[in-house]
Amino acid sequence: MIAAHTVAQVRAAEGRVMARLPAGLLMQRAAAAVDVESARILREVAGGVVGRRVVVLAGAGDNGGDALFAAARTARRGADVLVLTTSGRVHAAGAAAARAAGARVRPFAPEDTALCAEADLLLDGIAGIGGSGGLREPLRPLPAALDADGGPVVLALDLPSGLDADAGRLDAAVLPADVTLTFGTAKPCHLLGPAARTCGRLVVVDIGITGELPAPSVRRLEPVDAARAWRRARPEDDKYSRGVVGVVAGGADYTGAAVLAVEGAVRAGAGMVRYGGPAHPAELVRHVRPEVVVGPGRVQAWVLGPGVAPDDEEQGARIAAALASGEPAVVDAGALARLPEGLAPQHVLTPHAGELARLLATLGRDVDRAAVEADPAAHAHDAARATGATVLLKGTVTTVAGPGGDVVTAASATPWLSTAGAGDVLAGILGTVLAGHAGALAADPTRAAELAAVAAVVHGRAAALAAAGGPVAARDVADAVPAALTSLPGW
Ligand SMILES: NC(=O)C1=CN([C@@H]2O[C@H](COP(=O)(O)OP(=O)(O)OC[C@H]3O[C@@H](n4cnc5c(N)ncnc54)[C@H](O)[C@@H]3O)[C@@H](O)[C@H]2O)[C@@H](O)CC1
Ligand SMILES: Nc1ncnc2c1ncn2[C@@H]1O[C@H](COP(=O)(O)OP(=O)(O)O)[C@@H](O)[C@H]1O
Ligand SMILES: [K+]
Repeated sequence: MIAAHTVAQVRAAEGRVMARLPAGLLMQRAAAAVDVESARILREVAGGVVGRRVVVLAGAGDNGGDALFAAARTARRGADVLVLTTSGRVHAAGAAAARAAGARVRPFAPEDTALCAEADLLLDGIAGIGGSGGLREPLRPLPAALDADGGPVVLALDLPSGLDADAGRLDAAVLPADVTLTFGTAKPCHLLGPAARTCGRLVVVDIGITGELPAPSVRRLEPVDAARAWRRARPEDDKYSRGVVGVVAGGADYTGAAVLAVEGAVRAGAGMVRYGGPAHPAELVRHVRPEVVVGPGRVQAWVLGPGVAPDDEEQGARIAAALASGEPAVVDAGALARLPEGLAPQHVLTPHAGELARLLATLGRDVDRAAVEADPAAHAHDAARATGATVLLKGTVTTVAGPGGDVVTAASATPWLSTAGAGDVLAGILGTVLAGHAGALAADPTRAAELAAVAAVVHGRAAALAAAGGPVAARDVADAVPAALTSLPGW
C-alpha cells in the first residue's frame, strides 16, 4: 500500500518531529535523497556525474531550500550545476551552500527555457506542498519546451510544481516529472487521477516523520495488499461459507452482460452463484456456466444491474428487493439509474465517469462527464456522501470513495482494459469479494471501500495477464482471474 497524507497532516507531523531535532535536519535528509537519486539518474542517462549538466529550479519556500542543498551536494560530486531561482526570495542558507560548492546561482529568465531543455537533469524545486495556482510566469512555457525528444530527465522534489498537493485535479500549468521524490509520505496528488499521471515514477523518501503520521486520507492498494485481503478457501469451508453471489443482470437486450458478470463471480472463486433474470439470458448463463443455480435463494452479496434496461420492471423488482435486504451489493449500470433511499457503505456503486455524472445530476449537481474526469476523487466522494454508499469510479485510475471520507485507489494495469463488458466482469469479481467478506462487512460496512479496490487490483492484473501487452476481450479477463490471483506477490 502507498499511503498519502494531506498537507495539514504532513505539516502537523513535521512540526512535532522538528521540535525535537536540530534545525534544518529534515531538509538535509530530503536533499541527501535528492542528490543520491540525481547521481543515479545521471549515471543512467549520461554515463556519469562529473561535468554533466544539471539545472535546478529553486522557488521561494522550503521546496526551493531542498533543491538548493541538493544542488550543493551534486555540485560537490563534480556535476556542472546551474541554479535558477524562480522567485525574488530564496532560501539564503541553501543558496550560500550551493555557491560554496561551486554551483552558479542566478534568477531565472525567459530565455533560460532553452538551457533547461539542454540539461541532462532538471530538478524541480519551484514549489512543493505550499504551492497553489499552477505554474506562474515566466515558467508557464517551460513544460511545452521540455516536451521534445531528448530533453532532460525531470526530477520533481516532493511533487511536480503546479499541482495542488491535496487534489487529483490538473486544471493549471504543471511541470510534469519523470521521477518524483516525495518526502515523509505520498500526498493525495501522487495517487489521484489525473494529477498522478504527471508524477512519473514515485519514490517516497523516509525523512523520519512516519511515526507521527495519522491514518492516511488516501491509499493506493498494490498487488501484495490484494493477496493479503483475498479470502482463501479453507479446509473447513463449504460452498455456503465461501460465499454465495446473487447476480441480477441482463435482460432481453443485453444477454452478454449476464454471462460476463456471472463469469467474473465464478472465476473469482464464489462458493456458488445464483442467477436472477428472464428465461433468455438464464438459458445462456446455464449453457456457459452449468454450475450456476437459476432462481432465488440465500445469498451473501449481490451483483445488480449489468445489462439491465432502465424500463425492465421484472429485473427492477429483483434489484429493489436485493437492496432492501441490506446485504452487501455491487450496484452497476442499470441498477445505478434506480437507486433507493437508505443506501449504506456495504452497497458499492460502480459507475464510469458518464454514469457518475448522470447520478450526480439526479442529485441536483451541475456536472458532466468531463467535470468528473477532471476530478474523479472529488466527485466520487460527493456521490458517496450524498447516497451513503461506497462509490467505485472506473477509469484509468480506479478511485473508491467511502461515505466517511476515505479514498482507496488502484492504478491501471493496462489501458486495453477499456473494452466493452470489462465492467461487467469487475462487478462479478467484486460480488465474490463482498460475499467472501460478508461477516467482516456486517461488523464494519466501511471495509467495502478497501475490498472494492482489492477487486479492482485483481481485475487489472487479470487484464494485464490476458492482454500480454496487446488487446484483450472482457471474457478473457474473467478467465485470467485465477492466474492473476496465484501470481500476486504473497499469495
Ligand atoms: N516542513 C518541513 O519540515 C519540510 C519541508 N520540506 C520541503 O518544504 C516544502 C514546503 O515548503 P513551504 O511551506 O515553504 O512551501 P513551498 O516551498 O512548497 O512553496 C511555498 C512558496 O512557493 C511560492 N509558491 C506557491 N505556489 C507557487 C507556484 N504555483 N509557483 C511558484 N511559486 C509558488 C509561495 O509564494 C511560497 O513562497 C515541502 O514540499 C518540501 O519540499 C522538506 O524540506 C522536508 C521537511
Ligand atoms: N484508460 C484506461 N486504462 C485502464 N483501465 C481502464 C481505462 N478506461 C477504463 N478502464 C477500466 O475498464 C473497465 C471498463 O468498465 P465499463 O466502462 O463499465 O465497461 P462496460 O460497461 O462496457 O463493461 C473498468 O474496470 C475501468 O476501470
Ligand atoms: K516541486
